[in-house]
Amino acid sequence: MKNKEQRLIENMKMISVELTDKQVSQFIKFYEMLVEWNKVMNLTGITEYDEVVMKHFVDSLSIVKVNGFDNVTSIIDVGTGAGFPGIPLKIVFPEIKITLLDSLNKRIKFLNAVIDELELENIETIHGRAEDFSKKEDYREQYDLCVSRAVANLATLSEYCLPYVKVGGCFIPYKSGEIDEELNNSKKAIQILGGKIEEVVKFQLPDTDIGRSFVKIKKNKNTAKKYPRKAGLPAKEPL
Ligand SMILES: C[S@@+](CC[C@H](N)C(=O)[O-])C[C@H]1O[C@@H](n2cnc3c(N)ncnc32)[C@H](O)[C@@H]1O
Repeated sequence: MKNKEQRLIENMKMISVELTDKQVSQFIKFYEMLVEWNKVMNLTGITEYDEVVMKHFVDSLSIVKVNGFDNVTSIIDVGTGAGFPGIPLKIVFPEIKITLLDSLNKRIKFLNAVIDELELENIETIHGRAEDFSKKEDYREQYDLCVSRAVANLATLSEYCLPYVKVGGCFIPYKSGEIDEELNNSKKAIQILGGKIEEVVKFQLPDTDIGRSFVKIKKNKNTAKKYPRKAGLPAKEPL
C-alpha cells in the first residue's frame, strides 16, 4: 500500500495539479484537523482518507480544468463550510488573495485554526451571511473570481455571489452533473444581476461516477444596488 503522501500526489496528478512537499504536508495537516475537529462539530460526512482526498481535495481543485488562474488575484468562497473549495485553492495558489465566508461561526473558528496551523497567508475569514457582506464597499465587486460548492440553487446562489465579482471577472459554481433544469431556472436571475453564462463544463472526478458541472458565468455589467435583496429573500423567492 502506498503511503498517504504518494496517494495524494497521484490523485492530484490526475487533474494535472503538481504538489510541492510543503503543499503535501499542508494537505495532510488539513486532513488531520478535519478528522479531529469533526469529532466535536459537524464539518463533513466524509472522514476516510482516500475519500476526503478525492471528494474534497481533488474535487475542490478540479476547477483548474475549467479556468486558468494566471490572471486571478482574488477569490471569494461563499458558504465555504469546512473550507471547500477555498482551502485547497489557497494551498495550491498561495499567491492569490482568498476570502472564506460562512454564516456558521463554529466553521469559521475551525478555519482560523487551520490557517494558523498551515501558516497560510493573504487569506481572510468572514463570519456572516453572503447577502450582507456584498453590500459593504470593501467587498462589493472586488473579486476576480467567486466560487461556491453545495450552498444553494443557482438562481439564489447567483444573487449571493455575483455582487462580489468585478466587472470582467467570473462566478463559477460547483454543481452536480445534471444541471439543465437548474440552468433554465436561473437564466433570468443571472442576467438581472449582470452576469452572462459563458459555458458549462462537465467533468467526471477521476475513478468515480461523480459528475460535476462547472457553470462559467462572466460578469459583464455592474450589479444594481438593490441586489442582493435582504437576507433570506434570495432563498425564499429566487429572482
Ligand atoms: C452544505 S455546506 C457546503 C460547505 C462547503 N462549500 C462544501 O462544499 O463542503 C453549505 C454551507 O453554506 C453556508 N451558507 C448557507 N447559506 C449561507 C448564506 N446565506 N451566507 C453564508 N453562508 C451560507 C452554511 O453555513 C454551510 O456551511
